Amino acid sequence: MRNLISLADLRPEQLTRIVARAVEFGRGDVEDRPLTGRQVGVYFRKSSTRTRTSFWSGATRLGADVITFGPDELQLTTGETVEDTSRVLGQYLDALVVRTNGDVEEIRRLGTSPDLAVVNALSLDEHPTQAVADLATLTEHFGSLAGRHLLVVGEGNSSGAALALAGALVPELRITLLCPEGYEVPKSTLDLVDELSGGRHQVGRITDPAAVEGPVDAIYTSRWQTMGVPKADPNWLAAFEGFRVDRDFFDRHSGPHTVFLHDLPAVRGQEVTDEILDGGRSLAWRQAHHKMTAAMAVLEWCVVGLWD
Ligand SMILES: NC(=O)OP(=O)(O)O
Repeated sequence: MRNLISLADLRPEQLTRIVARAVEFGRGDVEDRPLTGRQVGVYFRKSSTRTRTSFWSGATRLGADVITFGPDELQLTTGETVEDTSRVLGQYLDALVVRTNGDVEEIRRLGTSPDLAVVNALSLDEHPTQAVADLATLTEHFGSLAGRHLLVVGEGNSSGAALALAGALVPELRITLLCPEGYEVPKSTLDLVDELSGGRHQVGRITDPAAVEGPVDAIYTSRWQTMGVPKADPNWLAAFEGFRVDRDFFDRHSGPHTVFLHDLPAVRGQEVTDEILDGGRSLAWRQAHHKMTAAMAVLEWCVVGLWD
């Protein structure tokens, strides 16, 4: 069993292979059902439309049986330790997909059983399977990530952090993180990008939309109020002025081939306009489909590991 808790744990070729496998699944290539006879648990402590359902659906398509746990359904809520929970669930399940209120380290403690593969389906600091879906969407569209330039605009949230870490493993992809001051991808994540790549990456950080070196190949945004977590500053919206992806923003930074991505859910009219999200350049809905193909690729890699 292998965990996928942070992209920082993967070797570059492992991420590349997982993404390629997600693209294959996107073509409908499921020749056999490699998880037949396997059991997958899906434990979400926070709301989810895409990730929870796509892991359930993807695991089922691969032949697994799935059990879901709501936020209060495990004895963790009554004080059983994370380690004891892992030890017990490892005797019943092959994989546990977890969305938590905590950070990556909490999920790591759940991943201590050698018999249980644990997948991070969103922690406060990283959303690794989202990045797999995002890279699969870009790979499918462009044929390759090499030489492409991805502009990630808005709050430096868990999706942005995962993409930054992906940039450490895929140095041929240029990623510009455009976040308002005070809402950037944490420095600790960017330090990790440097460390993982030995400084050989193309992940850059800017705070001024006028500093974007375009045209870029893809413009990616995300909800500014991630998971409904309130921001400390009641006037936080003022910091995001100029960061909405509307027609003007898109045209300013795009060429004829530029596409739009959004991890969803969207707050229409806030970080993106309807015209862009629903427009002909938007891959957001295909990206949502790749949530499921990414889930399938990740589960296959973690549980049966037919390839490395
Ligand atoms: N993008 C994403 O993680 O969506 P959900 O919160 O609906 O799972």
